Amino acid sequence: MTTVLINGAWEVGENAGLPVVDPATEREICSVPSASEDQVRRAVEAAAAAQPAWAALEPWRRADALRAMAACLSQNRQELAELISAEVGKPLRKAGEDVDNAAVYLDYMAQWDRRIEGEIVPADNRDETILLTRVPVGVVAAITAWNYPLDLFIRKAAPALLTGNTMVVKPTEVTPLATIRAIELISEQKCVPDGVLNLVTGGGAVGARLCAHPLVNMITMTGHRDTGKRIMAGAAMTLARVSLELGGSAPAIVWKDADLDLAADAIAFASFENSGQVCTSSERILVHRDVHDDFVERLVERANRLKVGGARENVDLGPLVNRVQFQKVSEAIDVARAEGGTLRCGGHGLPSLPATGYWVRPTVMTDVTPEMSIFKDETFGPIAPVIRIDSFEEAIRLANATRYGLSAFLFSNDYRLIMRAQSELRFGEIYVNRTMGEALQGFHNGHQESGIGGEDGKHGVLKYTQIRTVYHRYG
Ligand SMILES: NC(=O)c1ccc[n+]([C@@H]2O[C@H](COP(=O)([O-])OP(=O)(O)OC[C@H]3O[C@@H](n4cnc5c(N)ncnc54)[C@H](O)[C@@H]3O)[C@@H](O)[C@H]2O)c1
Repeated sequence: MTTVLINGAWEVGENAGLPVVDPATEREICSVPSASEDQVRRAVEAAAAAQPAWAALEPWRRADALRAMAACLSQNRQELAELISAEVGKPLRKAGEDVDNAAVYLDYMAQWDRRIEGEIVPADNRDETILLTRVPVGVVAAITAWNYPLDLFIRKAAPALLTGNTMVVKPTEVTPLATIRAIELISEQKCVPDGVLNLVTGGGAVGARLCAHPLVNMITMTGHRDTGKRIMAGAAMTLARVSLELGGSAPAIVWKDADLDLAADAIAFASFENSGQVCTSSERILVHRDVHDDFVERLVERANRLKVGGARENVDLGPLVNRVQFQKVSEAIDVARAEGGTLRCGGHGLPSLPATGYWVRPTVMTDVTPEMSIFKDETFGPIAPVIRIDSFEEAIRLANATRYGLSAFLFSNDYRLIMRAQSELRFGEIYVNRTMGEALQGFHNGHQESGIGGEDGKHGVLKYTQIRTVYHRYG
């Protein structure tokens, strides 16, 4: 199996393979060989060699390359969706949406070709202009997580390539197949010149080797907070810039005047979609005492309505991605119950769930307190822990009682409280009276320990550029 792409040529990874497992059946789909140290080195060198010519192309030509990549994904939608569905365990319908989103993302980023602007600033000397222009960063290492594998790869590749950078991608070892196949299709169709987009496969050790290469100018990574910290510590040695999209533990405040049906719909989606394996998932539901019981009833009703099952069935949710994740989420539920939480619906190991596979039903837990582990840690599973609150001050205080800072939700119609929350919640993304889901033109960025940098929109493009100042004396 060739899974390493260096300068347009496919190679077999020289090190031992890592298994990719179907989480619905626990069966191994295949084993993906890891790139050796030498292969990682050559991939970075290929990206560095290809970068000047790629950057010298007119921006509209690079935009055309992105559009060709989009077409490539769309034309192979079914095949890519099946791979995503098999490796992540998500329903085929949703995996198809992931492919569509990736293609739309490429099209959106292609539109930035004529929009990246420089500046002219007044000079101190006569007959001189000062130009601030934007140039590429150089070689970008892209490291992805497993929950939306294709989208996370494209979210990095589209703006990086558009702005004249070249790239070495190291997809997650848990769900690498759709990314490998997408890059294979892109290279077969010659969407970009050789060396512009390179691929190395493997686990964290391969990622670490890639990040440490001195020719890597920027590392863009999506993953766990602890991995982000390790990458950042390593980057101190090469001074590569970093963009880290890390975890979250989003609070969702349901105030007493909220539209409870709207809040229950929104939170059911934000807590359970992709089996809770979304960085913006609502993981701490802070509900005003007056509406607590009413809200919980509505949330439980929605949780019970969700169908869990295999990719080809007409279901809403699949299994969790792997055994590690399954054990972590199952333990979070068990510990929360032992600490005094009340299981209102869902759970793991239920008779209604298949005996093999990593199944957890959408779970609502009440009587949760800020002292419990489920309040403190990112669970990344289909669990909605509900905490009773008495005042808006308490809601804000508990919402902010985390080192994460990715997303937060508020359900209320009180204008003053909404404005207060917008200024007092310490998160990069705040959803008011709606569920999660970012716009292409927004900026998905984690505050505090949820990351550095961010993706999408103008700011997500510009981070792949650096400013060059030209003092031009013409007198
Ligand atoms: N903020 C976001 O946009 C966003 C989106 C999706 C997922 N996430 C977060 O990702 C996490 C789940 O993903 P995961 O389990 O794949 O994360 P992870 O940190 O375990 O792995 C992410 C990637 O980092 C690589 N890696 C591991 N150690 C490395 C090292 N020392 N150097 C370089 N690379 C290394 C892995 O091989 C993988 O490709 C959750 O915390 C989730 O919240 C964040």
